[in-house]
Amino acid sequence: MTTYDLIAVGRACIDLNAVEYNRPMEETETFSKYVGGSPANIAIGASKLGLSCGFIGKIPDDQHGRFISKYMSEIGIDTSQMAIDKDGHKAGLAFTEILSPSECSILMYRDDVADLYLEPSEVSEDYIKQAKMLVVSGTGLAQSPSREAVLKSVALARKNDVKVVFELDYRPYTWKNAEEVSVYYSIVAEQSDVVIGTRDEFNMLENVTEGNNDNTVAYLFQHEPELIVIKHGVEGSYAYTKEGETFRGKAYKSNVLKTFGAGDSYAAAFLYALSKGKTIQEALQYGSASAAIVVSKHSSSEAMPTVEQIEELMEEQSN
Ligand SMILES: Nc1ncnc2c1ncn2[C@@H]1O[C@H](COP(=O)(O)OP(=O)(O)O)[C@@H](O)[C@H]1O
Ligand SMILES: O=C(O)C[C@@H](O)[C@H](O)C(=O)COP(=O)(O)O
Repeated sequence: MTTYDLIAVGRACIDLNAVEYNRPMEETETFSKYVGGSPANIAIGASKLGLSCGFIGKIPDDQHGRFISKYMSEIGIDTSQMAIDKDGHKAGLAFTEILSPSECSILMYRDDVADLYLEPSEVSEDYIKQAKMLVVSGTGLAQSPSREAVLKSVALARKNDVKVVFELDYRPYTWKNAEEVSVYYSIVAEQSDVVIGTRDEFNMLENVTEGNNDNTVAYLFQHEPELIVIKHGVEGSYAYTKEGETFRGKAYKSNVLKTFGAGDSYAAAFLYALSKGKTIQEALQYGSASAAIVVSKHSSSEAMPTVEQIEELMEEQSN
């Protein structure tokens, strides 16, 4: 029996977004707090679109942990499998700097963060088998024991016919070196049904400096993946199927405030559209429209749009 359209595994953290725009972080005095972390953002986005979502992760036993858990459960996400860290590990923090609409950066505090202490024993087969799809974020592979917990969740999903979606979500902060990224990314990508990432993230997966989409899909289609999505920022995105089809998703025009949040909102709406039986072309449009909305707003999680907002934008810019 499936209870969840989507279960995400990985980090649920805190974003502290600069309230003062167009200013370097050195001079920023005020930050707004939101729930963050790519897989949490994806679950929040998908839940706002009406999918039933669960989350597997680990949060601290403190004010930040309780804020994350309360926010996610109020959005409608099942948080029963978010383990509470009992060893004093803290929430990951991401401070953002909005220098201009196209020049944004993120300063991450990720030493000894609770999410990377998720244990394999905290991943339940009974829970995973209730999902239609498991969304795995690459950052969860950066360190043990989270690495083994993620590998276990992928194995359990495959055993129980749950589709595995791998969001590459590469963040340099907690990785030792590029070789290690490529080793673990390849293991999971080769076993996933759907792989989503930016061109740069696929370069990390393949351990190349300048890869190209043809080589990427030729490699991954030798393995499990049926669908590969490669994002190229404002230039749009491509989806490739194992049957040899290629689809292009154009970015929508947006009154851009900041660049971050695009990838997570894109993934949430793309997966929503696929799970509602829309075509791959439509799913690309849902993802792109959702991202165009989020880049025009201040946060990544709180700004996730509704289906109506996405469809309204698609309609407005249909020509
Ligand atoms: N400035 C922008 N304006 C409108 N849409 C954007 C913009 N930047 C990104 N997007 C949309 O978000 C998608 C994902 O963005 P991208 O930057 O490739 O991913 P990530 O945020 O993961 O680095 C793009 O394919 C595009 O549709
Ligand atoms: O993923 C994180 O830990 C930080 C995010 O919460 C932050 O909002 C962000 O960087 C989202 O960016 P995206 O990957 O472009 O969606």
